[in-house]
Amino acid sequence: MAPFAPDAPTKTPSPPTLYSFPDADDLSKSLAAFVIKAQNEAIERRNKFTLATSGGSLPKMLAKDLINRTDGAVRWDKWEIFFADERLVPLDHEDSNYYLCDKEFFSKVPELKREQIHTIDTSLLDDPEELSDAYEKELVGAFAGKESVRNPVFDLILLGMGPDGHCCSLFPSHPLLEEKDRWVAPIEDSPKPPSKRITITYPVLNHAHRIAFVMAGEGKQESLAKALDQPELKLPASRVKPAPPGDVYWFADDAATKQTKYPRAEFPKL
Ligand SMILES: O=C1O[C@H](COP(=O)(O)O)[C@@H](O)[C@H](O)[C@H]1O
Repeated sequence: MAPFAPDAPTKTPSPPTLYSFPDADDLSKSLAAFVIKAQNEAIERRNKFTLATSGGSLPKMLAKDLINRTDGAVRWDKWEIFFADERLVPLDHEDSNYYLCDKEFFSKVPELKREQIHTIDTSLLDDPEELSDAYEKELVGAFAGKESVRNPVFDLILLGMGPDGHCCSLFPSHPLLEEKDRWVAPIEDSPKPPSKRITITYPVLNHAHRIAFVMAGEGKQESLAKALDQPELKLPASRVKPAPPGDVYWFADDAATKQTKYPRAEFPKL
């Protein structure tokens, strides 16, 4: 597989795959197996694993099983971690996605070194444009090889979804939904506080190898049903359609999938 996907997707994206698990514990177990599979394939391809993660309810579900794997299946030294979105606050602020991920996940994995985790440059908090450009350069640094980089191809991007259908910090009806060039963009009018954030954009999302939405609980029922059953609403989450061979998966518990009529797939034995 070529390291970088072409600019304009030529094939139709595959429909999303929905996995529904009896509870959040089962979900976390399967998610860990899925992440390890993505990791192994990435290491095979390029000897590293590039992951972008979100904040919100996701880090806890992601960490639950992964951090307890003692069988050597998780090759922590190969991980390179970015944020799908970040709030423009200091890294020790409780609104920071890094802070949350560190509390729930990174701090519990001593093998993970700080330099493997790409955080925002907090010296630029007063200048969202510049901070966003600096974060984009972090991505360029990680993805640029000998070839020119048209779009970064993450091995895996993990996303949550808010009740309004937002993912990353891409909110319904926001002009950033139309961003075609920047990989990372600032947003200063986020409807969900804090208002100032940065987010990766669709050019990045839609070139990833794999995207997994992760969510649990009744609170996600309505938005999940809208995102999967009514793509015509074009919610930010429904617009995530990576170019082939990229794929989108939804990991949810039965409480979250109660309303959707979208067909469930059986989670494979990994
Ligand atoms: O503001 C944000 O919200 C979304 C969804 O959060 P959740 O708590 O409903 O899971 C999250 O994915 C994103 O990273 C965060 O900045």
